[in-house]
Amino acid sequence: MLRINASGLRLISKSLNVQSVKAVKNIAIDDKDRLSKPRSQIKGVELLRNPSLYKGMAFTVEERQLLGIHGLLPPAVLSQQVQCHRIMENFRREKDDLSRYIALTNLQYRNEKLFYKVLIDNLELLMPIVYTPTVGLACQKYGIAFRRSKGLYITIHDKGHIYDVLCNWPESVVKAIVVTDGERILGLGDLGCYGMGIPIGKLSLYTALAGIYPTHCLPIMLDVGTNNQQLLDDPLYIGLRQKRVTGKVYEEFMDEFMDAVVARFGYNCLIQFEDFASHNAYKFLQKYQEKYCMFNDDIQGTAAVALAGLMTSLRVTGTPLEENKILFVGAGQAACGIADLVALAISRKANITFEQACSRIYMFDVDGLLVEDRPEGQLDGPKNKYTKQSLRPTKNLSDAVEQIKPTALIGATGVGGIFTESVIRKMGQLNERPVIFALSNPTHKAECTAQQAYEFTDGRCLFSSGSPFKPVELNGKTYVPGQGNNSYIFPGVALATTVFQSKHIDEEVFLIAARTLSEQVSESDLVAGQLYPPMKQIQNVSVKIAVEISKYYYETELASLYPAPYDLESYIRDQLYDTTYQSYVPNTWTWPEEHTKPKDFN
Ligand SMILES: NC(=O)C1=CN([C@@H]2O[C@H](COP(=O)(O)OP(=O)(O)OC[C@H]3O[C@@H](n4cnc5c(N)ncnc54)[C@H](OP(=O)(O)O)[C@@H]3O)[C@@H](O)[C@H]2O)C=CC1
Ligand SMILES: CC(=O)C(=O)O
Ligand SMILES: [Mg+2]
Repeated sequence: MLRINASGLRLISKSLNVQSVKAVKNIAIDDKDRLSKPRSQIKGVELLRNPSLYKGMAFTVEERQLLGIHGLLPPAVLSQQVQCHRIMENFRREKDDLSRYIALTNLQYRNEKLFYKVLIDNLELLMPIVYTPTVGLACQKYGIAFRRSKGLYITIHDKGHIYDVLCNWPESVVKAIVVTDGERILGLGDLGCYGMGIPIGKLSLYTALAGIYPTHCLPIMLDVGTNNQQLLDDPLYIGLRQKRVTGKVYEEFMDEFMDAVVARFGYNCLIQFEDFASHNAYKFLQKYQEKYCMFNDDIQGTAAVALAGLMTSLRVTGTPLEENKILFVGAGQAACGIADLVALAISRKANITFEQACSRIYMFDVDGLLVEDRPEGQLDGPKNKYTKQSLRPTKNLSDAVEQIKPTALIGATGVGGIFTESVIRKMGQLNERPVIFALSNPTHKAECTAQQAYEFTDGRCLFSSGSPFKPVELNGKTYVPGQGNNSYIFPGVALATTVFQSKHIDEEVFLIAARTLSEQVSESDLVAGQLYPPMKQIQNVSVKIAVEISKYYYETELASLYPAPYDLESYIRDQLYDTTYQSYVPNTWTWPEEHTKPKDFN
């Protein structure tokens, strides 16, 4: 018998122009039909199709017998190590990064433990594929890259039935969601439903960088349409073929989504907002921050990683934070998020008001320097507080640098190459050790390359970028650029929040994360010019960040896990996902006498 759930029927009704929602409810499937089987009961070919249980040729002979998969795999039994070797051999044979992304995604959908083992063991090589920059390319080409659905797609037509759609997700324990509506994917603009690559990529890092179980993570695309005409005309487009729904209907949809998550997964299910357009990002953060367990990664995660980079750079420049002059290029969610956290840090450190701290921060947007006599409407929103009276208006960045004489230049524009040679050279003339961050993603949107930053400052700048750049050789010296990306922050924040079940995530959490991250940079990292710990230490860094945040959660009674563990760090470490395969053979199991174990098999 054909069975359709409520949201499915509503969608069909919509497309047929039938508005019979009453009928929809009558044939909605029972809740019990939606529940997935306990993992221990999954056997046979179903097991081979379950990525969180699948081990490929690493299933032992005993397991193959017990689980009813004997004969469904080639006879050899391979170790996970050999499997990793095969994956990497194949990876190296792929002809371009998009093919590498597709190969890794296929592995993730097939064998989750192997995917994470390979990713963690080869982080420096593979992170640029599953994350920025390649994930950006994959989102642009998602119609081609798409292989199999992962996560949930909730559309504006599901309004009124979002809880039902969430109930279709087979895992009942979901601790973290990354959600986007695809309107501002990296610096690539509105990619609509193709933006699903971002929540999937971010959650892959939850597991790889912070050991959060993949089964506890849920990527969600909220498809309210797209205003990207190229996508609407793309025959491979996977989303709703309509313009974005905005205004009251969109906001009601978002409110319903937040409540439905709480109803389905509990009030401390973490919801990470990702790559919403600036106006919505701020609006939802203000509206939901105190009501739900949520944060906005582009505003708050980015703020913490950039503040950490600044704090680290001060160890080289010797200038106290409050004595720096910081010029932001771009005045959107990333820039304002950073500026607000930096101002908070300055006000705390120098014991001055937040407003006084804002006077050290300058902004330059698409219409030039933020000065008071700009036309009405150009200074609205969170950037408004960084407007200055005493400066001359200019649309020329070099001129702005000349006027302000900043010690630090931070780009978050999504405009590749906006830090021209003359801008960078000027920073080098004004400062012995200029701080230059080109935070925009993916790589071709970076405000300058690492090579340009080091070359035009004779190797003196303290540089970091949102997407990775290779080390730069200059006059016999090697400079290792840091990756100023929120991926240093959100995994640790999510780890503390999910393990200790925090009710909310406030600004203090991001100050703690920034300080802890900066403290993880060793003197030898600094000598090489690195403002962040090396990528290979990142799991450890996430745990350290989580420990410090969890102390705060207990001090402020935000944690819900009581009694508090005596040793927070070892408690966290005990919760981490392990990529080694588990045995499916019960300890008590022995080969039946009539089927003694074949001698040739281990
Ligand atoms: N490294 C990291 O961890 C992160 C990096 N980012 C990156 O930051 C970039 C910006 O993201 P986000 O803040 O969300 O985007 P927004 O759209 O919110 O902000 C972009 C800002 O850049 C300004 N801008 C656009 N063109 C120019 C120009 N030619 N000159 C000066 N300013 C300009 C815009 O001006 P106006 O306001 O006038 O339109 C706006 O203020 C993206 O590339 C994103 O990938 C984002 C989050 C994290
Ligand atoms: C890194 C990130 O979150 C962004 O570029 O949007
Ligand atoms: Mg983002």
